[in-house]
Amino acid sequence: MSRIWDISQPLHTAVPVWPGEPAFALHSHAVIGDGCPVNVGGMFTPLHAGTHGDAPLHYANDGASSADCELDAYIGPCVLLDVRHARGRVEIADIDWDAIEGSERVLLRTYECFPHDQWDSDFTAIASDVIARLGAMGVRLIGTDAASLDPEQSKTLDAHQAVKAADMRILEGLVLDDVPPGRYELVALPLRIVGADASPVRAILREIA
Ligand SMILES: Nc1ccccc1C(=O)C[C@H](N)C(=O)O
Ligand SMILES: [Zn+2]
Ligand SMILES: [Zn+2]
Repeated sequence: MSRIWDISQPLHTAVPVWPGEPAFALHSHAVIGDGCPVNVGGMFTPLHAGTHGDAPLHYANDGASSADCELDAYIGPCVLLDVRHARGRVEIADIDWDAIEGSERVLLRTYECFPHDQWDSDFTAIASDVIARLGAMGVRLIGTDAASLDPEQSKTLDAHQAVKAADMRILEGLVLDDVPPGRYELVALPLRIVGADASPVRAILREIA
């Protein structure tokens, strides 16, 4: 059996969310007891909390929603790169371009230690020319352990726009602390939520035999 790394954040009430967004919540609608044979819960989640995939609808009004996204970008071979040396933003010079050659999915590790307990406003963004170059190389999915490809305060979302131009897909909020850089099989499927601009994913990396 090949090893599986779970690279998803646990979803719970304290999962960090974008400033101003409501907290994730799990509700209990029924509990096992007299006359009730089951526990039944429900949940609320901001769509960009935790480990999630942005749908094209997030950055374009005519973009596909999570229900309409084709799934092939979210499953298949990928390469994980360590870019912890990047400062502020991942730039062209921070990337080992030879390591990416031929890979359709690229995940970038920016954190020394993923901030599970508080929102980090100073996460490491990705320069839009990095996205454009990945797109030109045939990369179809970019993933990061940061909360977003663009800086928290960005109003232009340049990296998201470069993703749109190259018709790539995005994973954000991955937990990559325990995974050595290298090549893996990625599985991270968005839920089929009609009209959603993003969706939680259960993201895993599988060791390639
Ligand atoms: N400004 C926000 C306010 C609330 C919720 C999300 C955002 C985002 O910007 C999301 C980010 N672009 C993302 O793709 O994760
Ligand atoms: Zn997002
Ligand atoms: Zn995003």
